[in-house]
Amino acid sequence: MRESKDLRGGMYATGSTDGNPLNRQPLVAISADVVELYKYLWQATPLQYIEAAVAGAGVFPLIVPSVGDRLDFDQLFAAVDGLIVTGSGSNVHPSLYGGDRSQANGPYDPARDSTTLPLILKAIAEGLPVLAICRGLQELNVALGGTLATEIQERPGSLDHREVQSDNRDERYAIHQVLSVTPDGCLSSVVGADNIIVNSLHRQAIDRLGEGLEVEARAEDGTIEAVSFRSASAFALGVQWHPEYWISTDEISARIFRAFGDAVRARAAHKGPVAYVAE
Ligand SMILES: N[C@@H](CCC(=O)NCCCC(=O)O)C(=O)O
Repeated sequence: MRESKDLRGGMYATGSTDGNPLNRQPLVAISADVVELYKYLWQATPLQYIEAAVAGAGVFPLIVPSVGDRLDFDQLFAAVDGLIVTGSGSNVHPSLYGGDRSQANGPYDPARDSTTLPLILKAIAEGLPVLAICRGLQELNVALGGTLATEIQERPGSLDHREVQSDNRDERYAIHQVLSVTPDGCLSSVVGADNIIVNSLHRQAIDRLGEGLEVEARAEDGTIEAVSFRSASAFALGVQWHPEYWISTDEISARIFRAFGDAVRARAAHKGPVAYVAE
């Protein structure tokens, strides 16, 4: 394992190659948002997910632009061995699950929805390891026919799952929420604990569970905080919190990304060695 320094200053033991060309960092597709920066639109993925993929999972993230069915997904899936669907400040469009389309439930990113939902379904169908985070878990659920509840903090008896209002990102991503982990499930086998403590930055959550999904963790108010597609032929885990943020200091976060990376490497190895052309 090589030591490497990320762009945020953390030191990591990378899961990357041992120099053997047949053990290169497997390629993993990662979602992108359409966002405005410097007064024009970008396809962008937050740095924290890229860093966690490289240093925590030991994979090579390839940002997939949110351009919907103009992408040849077969071409992509011939090249990658996993999929990461990231969090985002935008919400899945309610029209995709029969929800309230008001602007109050925004902001929206329809270009991302039109890309991630088919991408998730194809990844599961093809047995690609999937790690879906926050909005990604919500997209996983909607892609499988589930629904979302909005402004969950307003529900009677609900905790407030939103982040604290602060300019300090470490404070926004503070680890404080206790979850109970479903015994003998995918998450339980990864984290090796009945209870975990995580961060929380969301105002929506799973309402009706999508087809084939199983609950892997719940918050103290019953909110679904993790799901898996257990019949998937590979690792297919969605988490409502953000393990990518504290990957260099939080063991639970590190275990999730390491398990995902191991599943990706297992698929890559099963596909056979990468064609290596000597210089
Ligand atoms: N918008 C959805 C999903 C929440 C989510 O992915 N949050 C990421 C926040 C990123 C940041 O602000 O740093 C919801 O609110 O449920």
